[in-house]
Amino acid sequence: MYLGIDIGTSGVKAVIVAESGAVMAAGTAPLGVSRPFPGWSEQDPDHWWQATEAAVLALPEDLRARVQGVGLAGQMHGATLLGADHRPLRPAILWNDGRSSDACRQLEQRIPESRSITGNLAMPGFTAPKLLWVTEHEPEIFERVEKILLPKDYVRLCMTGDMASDLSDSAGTLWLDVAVRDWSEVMLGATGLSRTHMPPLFEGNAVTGVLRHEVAAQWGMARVPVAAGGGDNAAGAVGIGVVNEGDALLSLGTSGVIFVATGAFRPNPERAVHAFCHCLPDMWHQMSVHLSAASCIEWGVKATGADDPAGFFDLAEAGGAGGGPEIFLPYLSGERTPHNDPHVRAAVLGIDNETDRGRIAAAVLEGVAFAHADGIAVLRDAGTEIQQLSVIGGGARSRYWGTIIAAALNVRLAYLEGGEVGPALGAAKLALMAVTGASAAEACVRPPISHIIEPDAALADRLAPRLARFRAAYSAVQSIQGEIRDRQLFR
Ligand SMILES: Nc1ncnc2c1ncn2[C@@H]1O[C@H](COP(=O)(O)OP(=O)(O)O)[C@@H](O)[C@H]1O
Ligand SMILES: O=C(CO)[C@@H](O)[C@H](O)COP(=O)(O)O
Repeated sequence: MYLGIDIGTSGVKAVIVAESGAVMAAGTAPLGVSRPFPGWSEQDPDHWWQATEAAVLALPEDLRARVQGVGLAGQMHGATLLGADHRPLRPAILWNDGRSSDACRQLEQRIPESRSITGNLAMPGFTAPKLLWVTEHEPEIFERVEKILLPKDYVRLCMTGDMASDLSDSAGTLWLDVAVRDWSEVMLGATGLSRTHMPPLFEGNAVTGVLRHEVAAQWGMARVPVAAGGGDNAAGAVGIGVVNEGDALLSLGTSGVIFVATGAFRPNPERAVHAFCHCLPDMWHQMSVHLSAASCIEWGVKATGADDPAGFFDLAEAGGAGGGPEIFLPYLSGERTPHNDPHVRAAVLGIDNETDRGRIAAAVLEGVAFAHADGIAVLRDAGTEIQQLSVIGGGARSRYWGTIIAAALNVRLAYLEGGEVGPALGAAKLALMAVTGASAAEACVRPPISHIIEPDAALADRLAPRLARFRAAYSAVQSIQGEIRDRQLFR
């Protein structure tokens, strides 16, 4: 048995997975996000650890006792700043935090070759620009920074006492030379840092340490090895067998992601396509990243008074996609692909006398689908073929949402067993590979397909003109929301 742990934004997921790849048990513990100023997004690293312990202890004791290895996955990009005592110096600044846009411009001015080294635009949410922000706004903190870790790697430190990271997650810092799969001294130097501030790097299927004695005793486990693991999207890809050139997935977590595995480093930064290492050796990936997917569901639950996400989906289905005049722009935290715009905010346009909760809910599902249609368009424009997406993340629980997304993107969606906890499943498979030496072909077998959604041509016809309005609405809204930049993003 192998334990996979995913430090998601909305909560920690822990799963126990058999050698066959079957999920035997799952435990979760929720996490909150703190937004002390508009545009900011932070979590207390110690809450990750407390939630990890709670999620693991929710798993059956007899299965925990049989665990032979642990793997980690987690939300990417979060800056966890540690002092000399290896304790956090401030709350972690998360992947959907928009405060560092000026720092992004400075970084690209300082290092004109930044895009070719990192394969990516400097975007707020990535780790390096956050450190430039800290240098300018919290110099007393910056002076005390000894190490910088990503979220899952802070949890690793608590679990094992070791500092280590994997290449898929580290690629999202903007400090990595992504083609070479090593830290870039140039990018580190541009933010006043050096290799000594970074943990050593491992491939995702390598062992980085073993469980600390006290942790093993508390969890009722032996002192088993811990694998490097991966950023949540790459680990999710391993979980559902997206490990060969051209395999693709759709992640519907707090963020939404279209992820395509590539056998070579294929950067395409101009329209905010992400190009990172995979968490398997000699593999990379491209992604379109949408900052608000299931977070729009959470907002929609609050805004409509639905009981919970399931109730919100029921409301949306009653409202009917493609029916009313409403258009929802899902930019609650700004957007990455294709706009790289941390300042735009969400909007509901086209409200009329007939607009009710159901029609708002339907527009929300449709708006998130349209954001992904923008993402798949830039991936396809750059020559990436995508006919099928395997779905992972909490949003994989709604088949109704899937019908809208399949039609808006003109793509087949495949739902696989264990997809809802894909990153944790992948983390467990990386642990299995690290412990047994199994190859990706042996360990990353695609789980059984539980459901397929083909694009519905009639719905696609109804959605096409609405997608055109959605795109026009972004341009209009973006042009009148400029003041947000000055008013909100900085203290
Ligand atoms: N029945 C459901 N149908 C669709 N989405 C759901 C359902 N239940 C929960 N969710 C959504 O799943 C999200 C959590 O997904 P998850 O992949 O765990 O996110 P993260 O990894 O960012 O924490 C919640 O924010 C919630 O909106
Ligand atoms: O920023 C990105 C990827 O670049 C996000 O995908 C984060 O990794 C958060 O993931 P979830 O919590 O939504 O799974």
